[in-house]
Amino acid sequence: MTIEEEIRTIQEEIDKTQKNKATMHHLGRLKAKMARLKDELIKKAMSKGGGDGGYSVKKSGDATVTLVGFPSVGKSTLINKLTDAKSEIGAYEFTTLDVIPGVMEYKDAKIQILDLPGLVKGAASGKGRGREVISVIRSCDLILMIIDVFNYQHIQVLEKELYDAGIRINQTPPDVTITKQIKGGITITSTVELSIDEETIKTVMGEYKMHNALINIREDVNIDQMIDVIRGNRVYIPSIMVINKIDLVDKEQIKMFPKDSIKISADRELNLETLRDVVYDQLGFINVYLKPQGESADMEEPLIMRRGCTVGDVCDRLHKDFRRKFRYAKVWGESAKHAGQRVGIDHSLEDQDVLTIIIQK
Ligand SMILES: Nc1nc2c(ncn2[C@@H]2O[C@H](COP(=O)(O)OP(=O)(O)OP(=O)(O)O)[C@@H](O)[C@H]2O)c(=O)[nH]1
Ligand SMILES: [K+]
Ligand SMILES: [Mg+2]
Repeated sequence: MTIEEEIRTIQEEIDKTQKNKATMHHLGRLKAKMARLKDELIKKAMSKGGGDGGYSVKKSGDATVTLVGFPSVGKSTLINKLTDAKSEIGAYEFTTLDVIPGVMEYKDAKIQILDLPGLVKGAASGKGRGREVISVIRSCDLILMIIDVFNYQHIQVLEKELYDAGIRINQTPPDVTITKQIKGGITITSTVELSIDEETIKTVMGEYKMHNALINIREDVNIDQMIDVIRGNRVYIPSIMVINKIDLVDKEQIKMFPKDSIKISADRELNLETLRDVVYDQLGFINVYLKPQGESADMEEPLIMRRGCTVGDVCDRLHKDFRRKFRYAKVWGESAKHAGQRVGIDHSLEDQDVLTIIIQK
């Protein structure tokens, strides 16, 4: 049996298994097997890709947004309207074959947008230049899923391809930690009541040959989330659904799309201001002011950072050696317990904080 056939067989078995307490254990094992096979498929696809490998995209700006969608949904038309890019537009599929970067300057932020080749079914296992495209998506801060107004059903295919490539959209990482041990078997502690049982968790761990570990669970997770934690190579990225080409349908039809999707026409420039706003808000920018030691803070030019960022993230932004040379920092503002509090590299910053970083000379 090929890997694809094995996956299909397991999928069939999962589909025909009723989901209840008695089958949970069995399902857990099937799903773990499945996740392992898919990983193998991805590995194979990547090795087949050979030497020249992925796209080289240089990150720039305060955040990076990717345009993800089927061929000809209007990704290139959109990037040309939102940024300074001049990406080729065509009425035929796969007009865009490379990653085309552009910068959208909005309010005080510089947002990098990447136009990508179209994604199709099978992308996660290497179809088209699927793997290369997906590796670019994996490292972005926000995904815009571009959907053609006449092909809403594509959303399911896109979501599945991203899922299979280990990308979790609009999910937070499960609040579970696994610490490998040398011996002692599997010990599970949980601060909440769990809907999956310990046996199932142990079976899934066994599929990955993990027989000794401490598992600390602080959230009621399902089997799929548990597998995600065990695999460890998942990325969690927010996503916004964008319905394009609304100039081709009437108002009543536009109402059929999900409330939280943004309905636009890239070509006719309808609703692009709303889209810019939503992208900006979703990226959650904050301002951090730097104050050199013994001087006053530069309140003119804040650093544009993202919500939840740490002192370490600011170090990385300033200089590649700053994290290594970091001694301590002082912080004033919302995140400080008192003015000028001395903090470490993992301290989380808030909007409008003032920061002094002390490094080794
Ligand atoms: N009516 C209408 N047509 C549009 C709109 N946006 C894009 N198009 C057309 O859709 C076709 C495809 O546009 P592209 O921007 O090349 O689409 P793409 O997603 O970049 O396509 P690939 O690079 O091939 O994946 C072109 O003929 C565009 O003129 C829109 O808002 N309304
Ligand atoms: K096209
Ligand atoms: Mg294109």
